[in-house]
Amino acid sequence: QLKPNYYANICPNVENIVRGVVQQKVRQTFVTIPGTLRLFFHDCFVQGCDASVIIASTANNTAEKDNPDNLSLAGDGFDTVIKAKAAVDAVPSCQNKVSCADILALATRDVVVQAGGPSYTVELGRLDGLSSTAASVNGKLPQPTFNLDQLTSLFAKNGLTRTDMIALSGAHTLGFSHCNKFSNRIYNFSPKNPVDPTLNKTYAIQLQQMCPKDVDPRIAINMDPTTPNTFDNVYYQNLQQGKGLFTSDEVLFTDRRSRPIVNLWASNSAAFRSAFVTAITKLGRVGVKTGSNGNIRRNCAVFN
Ligand code: HEM
Ligand SMILES: [Ca+2]
Ligand SMILES: [Ca+2]
Repeated sequence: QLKPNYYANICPNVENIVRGVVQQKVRQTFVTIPGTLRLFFHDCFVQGCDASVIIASTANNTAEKDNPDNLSLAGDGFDTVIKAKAAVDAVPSCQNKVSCADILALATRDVVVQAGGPSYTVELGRLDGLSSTAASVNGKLPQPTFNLDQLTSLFAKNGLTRTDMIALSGAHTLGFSHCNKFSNRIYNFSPKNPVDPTLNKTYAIQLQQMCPKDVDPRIAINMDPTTPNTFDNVYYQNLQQGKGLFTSDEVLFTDRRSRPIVNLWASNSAAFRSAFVTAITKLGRVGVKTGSNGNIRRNCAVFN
């Protein structure tokens, strides 16, 4: 059972320590923000929110982070957790008392706030997981080609509603994507339509210019073409204009079942922020480990 004041007697300053590290890292590199937010999502959807995604591969084990779906996770997300853990462990009373999973949950809240998003209370008390394999990731993460039913059913497996899914997709108001993740929409989309007809025509041409057919695979572009560095509801306004980058983004507007919520949040920022807080709090409860199912890792990247 998670609770907000879990560390009140053990490490009362943990929230300030994590926030300080996050703020310093964000000053060094902006990617800290989207990198950490996405890392939390990819952690929670595979074996629950247990920092399993942070484990490094060894000679005997290929870990989650080396599954193809995780190879594009930005290194700065991992680095944020490692640095915050070091700062927490530098305080004697806190040493080896705070889980990497909780540090990631706190850092995620802090990066959302740093980008101008809503603040919220983080529930704490997760333990770190005892396994991490690349194979366990298969089928657990959504693909950018997913339709509404595929998205809804994958989120439902994690106890999240369609509304939660639409709210969490709003995380694509920040951050970057590599060209190969959406190239199917701008080149040879279908025999009838070389370009995905749900894509805004001007935006499609811009995407083709930023991502030519022979583009360097390391090139990444902003997912929110309007306010790429701000956590806001412009993501939903983009969808209304055909500027959702992935099929899984644009479908939230093209499918009549989810469109009313997109329209509501496009015009009502407070309603989106409140739905996002509800949804990310529920995300943080997915598959939480307690008792002998977990422990507190000394090094977030290595099992004890
Ligand atoms: C709804 C289904 C989702 C799909 C299909 C999806 C897919 C993707 C893909 C393909 C990328 C680009 C990765 C790259 O090329 O580097 C991406 C980036 C990102 N996603 Fe998602 N995602 C989904 C939901 C979420 C959720 C729920 C969150 C967090 C709450 C999230 C947060 C992010 C962030 C912040 C980035 C930018 C990462 C960076 O700049 O380093 N996504 N997502
Ligand atoms: Ca996990
Ligand atoms: Ca934005």
